[in-house]
Amino acid sequence: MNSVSVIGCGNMGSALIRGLADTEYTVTACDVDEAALEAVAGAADRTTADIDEAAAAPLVVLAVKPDVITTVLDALDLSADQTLCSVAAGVETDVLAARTDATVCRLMPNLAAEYGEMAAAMTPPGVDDARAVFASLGTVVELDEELMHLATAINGSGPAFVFYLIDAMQTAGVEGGMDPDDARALATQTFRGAAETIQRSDRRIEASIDAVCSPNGTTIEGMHVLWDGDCADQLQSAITAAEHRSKELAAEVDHE
Ligand SMILES: NC(=O)C1=CN([C@@H]2O[C@H](COP(=O)(O)OP(=O)(O)OC[C@H]3O[C@@H](n4cnc5c(N)ncnc54)[C@H](OP(=O)(O)O)[C@@H]3O)[C@@H](O)[C@H]2O)C=CC1
Ligand SMILES: O=C(O)[C@@H]1CCC=N1
Repeated sequence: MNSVSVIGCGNMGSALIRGLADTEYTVTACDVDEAALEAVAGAADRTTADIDEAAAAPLVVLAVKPDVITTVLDALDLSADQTLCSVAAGVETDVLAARTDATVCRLMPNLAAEYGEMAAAMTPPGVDDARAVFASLGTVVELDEELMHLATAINGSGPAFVFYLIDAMQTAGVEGGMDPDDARALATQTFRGAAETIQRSDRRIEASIDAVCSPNGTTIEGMHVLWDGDCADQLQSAITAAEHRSKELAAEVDHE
């Protein structure tokens, strides 16, 4: 599987295309919007508005909105030796499988695919050729399909939640008198470094928090505010709301 088509070159499709540009895979970008195609022309090997051209690749990725996915699928003529992968929130594999002869799978990626730092969930487990392609863009975790709504919230929507937290930390710096660029650099690198620290460590996260909290120091004062407040509850509520919306989207898609 050395060639991939991406149908839909908006926010998510273009991130996948730009990420794949740094890999060994040949990429065809397909969209109905000329401007979207122009925006990815430098990253894709080929751009086209013709869905039949996009249908020629062994792996066809559908990165259109959930409400048009069945229309696009009905226009796609794929064979049993091809793989179709949808990244659409809430669109279940039975909807895909009912409309194509190809092997079907779902990926819930995120925008960091553009930089090879994607966190993605994939279902069903075992679609190894497609998984190998996506693994070139970051971390891929295989899940049972019922967990894809939750993954959509955690790693699909998650970047927006993290951007919000970074903004809050940056704003604290600016309001305290820092230059905005300095505050942005400190806040963003702190998130990046904290994530790297947890990824490289096998100790519990509580132990990592303890390691920052010097006795009688500064961090413990801030941690008391977080532990006494509802920050974690709010984040969990945001995840639950996004997960709920994914389930609603699933119910809205035509299962016929
Ligand atoms: N944005 C994100 O961070 C993530 C998105 N997703 C999923 O990715 C999918 C796309 O989302 P997103 O990129 O944000 O949406 P966008 O609206 O940014 O991109 C969708 C693109 O598909 C194009 N399109 C519409 N109809 C067709 C068609 N028939 N053939 C080819 N292209 C078509 C649209 O053109 P036009 O604008 O002219 O309609 C647009 O350029 C969604 O299903 C979403 O659930 C998954 C994970 C993360
Ligand atoms: O907001 C959305 O519906 C899409 C799916 C996950 C991230 N963006």
